[in-house]
Amino acid sequence: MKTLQINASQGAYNVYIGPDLRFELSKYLPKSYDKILIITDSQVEQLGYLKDAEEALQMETDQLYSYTIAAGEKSKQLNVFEQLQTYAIQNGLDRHSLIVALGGGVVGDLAGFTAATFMRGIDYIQVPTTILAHDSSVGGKTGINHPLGKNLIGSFHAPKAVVYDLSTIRTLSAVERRSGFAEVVKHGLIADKRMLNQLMDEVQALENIHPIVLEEALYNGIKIKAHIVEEDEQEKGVRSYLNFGHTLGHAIEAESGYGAITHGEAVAIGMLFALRVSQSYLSLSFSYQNFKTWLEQLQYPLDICKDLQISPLLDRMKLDKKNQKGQIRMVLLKEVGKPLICTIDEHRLFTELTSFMNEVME
Ligand SMILES: NC(=O)c1ccc[n+]([C@@H]2O[C@H](COP(=O)([O-])OP(=O)(O)OC[C@H]3O[C@@H](n4cnc5c(N)ncnc54)[C@H](O)[C@@H]3O)[C@@H](O)[C@H]2O)c1
Ligand SMILES: O=C(O)C(=O)C[C@@H](O)[C@H](O)[C@H](O)COP(=O)(O)O
Ligand SMILES: [Zn+2]
Repeated sequence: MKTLQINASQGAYNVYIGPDLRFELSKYLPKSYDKILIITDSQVEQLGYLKDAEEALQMETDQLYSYTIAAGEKSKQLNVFEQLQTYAIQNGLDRHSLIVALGGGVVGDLAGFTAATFMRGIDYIQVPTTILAHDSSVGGKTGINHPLGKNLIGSFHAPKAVVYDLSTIRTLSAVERRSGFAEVVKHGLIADKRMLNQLMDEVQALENIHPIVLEEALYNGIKIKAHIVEEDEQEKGVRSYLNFGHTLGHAIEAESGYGAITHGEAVAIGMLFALRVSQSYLSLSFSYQNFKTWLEQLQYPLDICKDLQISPLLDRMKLDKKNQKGQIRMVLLKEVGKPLICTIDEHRLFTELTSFMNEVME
């Protein structure tokens, strides 16, 4: 097992990474709790991970509760958030209770936001079960979607621990492996050229990616994220680099209807677009074409672009949280590993997006 410590303003917490950690969850709690609420989703429950977590936590408390939301992005919304608050109130959770977020990024963001707001904030731990959640479980961004835009309601609330059981990712579907892998690639693009090159050389199909290559990439990705969020917890500066590919990615997710395309797949398209804009704004020399060919080989659904209109996408991009004074700001790359945040003129963005969409559909 590997352990990383992350310094956050609400206190340092550990990220534990290794096989079968869900069976010994109680070992990783920072202290004891009278009441524990596990929040998970229907798919994770069906796979037996909820039962495993319950068995592991039973010795901690005789007041162990669980709540299962419907699997998928659509659950990351206000009325499910309200149901969770109601369940917590009805079962007498208090400021000394713990919430356990058992699942992918949807459960992590929603359960984290429930913990952040219940009685103005209680403890929670992240128990990620997807590749994507190597990203979402770290750094304390919690929240839910609004019909008008992704994650527009939320808060920063650091977990008390992250317990990443790598054995759980073996049951992920191909589409979810692809989604999560996009955030791994993002970490390489923004911070580690060697990691990116290694992934582009060694990963030709996501079904048979070598477990050692994947686990090393997940560990590196978490280290990159940890380093950035320690420096800038509340996204006043460098944390926005973690948003590479998300300006268009989030617009695609909202515009196509939450859940129609996975977060990571939308981010992959967003990263491709950001690379293209980086070429024209910052003369990035990294090959857009090689990256596009690689994404196609890994079966990222670039063709979803044919169902989307430019103007509504641009309107969504205008609601991005990175924007300032009504101007769209995107994370671009000067080189691989050298991101910057740039204000992009709206008319030029329209032109770039139009030619990108046309070219991607060819
Ligand atoms: N807070 C952050 O910093 C941050 C970072 C990145 C992404 N996110 C958010 O994370 C969400 C995406 O996360 P996600 O991709 O994990 O989605 P998800 O939580 O919806 O999980 C994807 C699917 O995989 C299933 N699943 C979970 N674990 C499984 C397992 N071990 N085996 C088989 N199936 C499993 C789930 O039931 C779901 O159907 C988005 O809402 C995104 O905005 C947040
Ligand atoms: O942790 C961050 O900061 C990120 O930007 C990581 C992203 O991968 C993640 O999707 C995050 O939820 C996006 O945040 P948002 O503030 O753009 O909603
Ligand atoms: Zn993301």
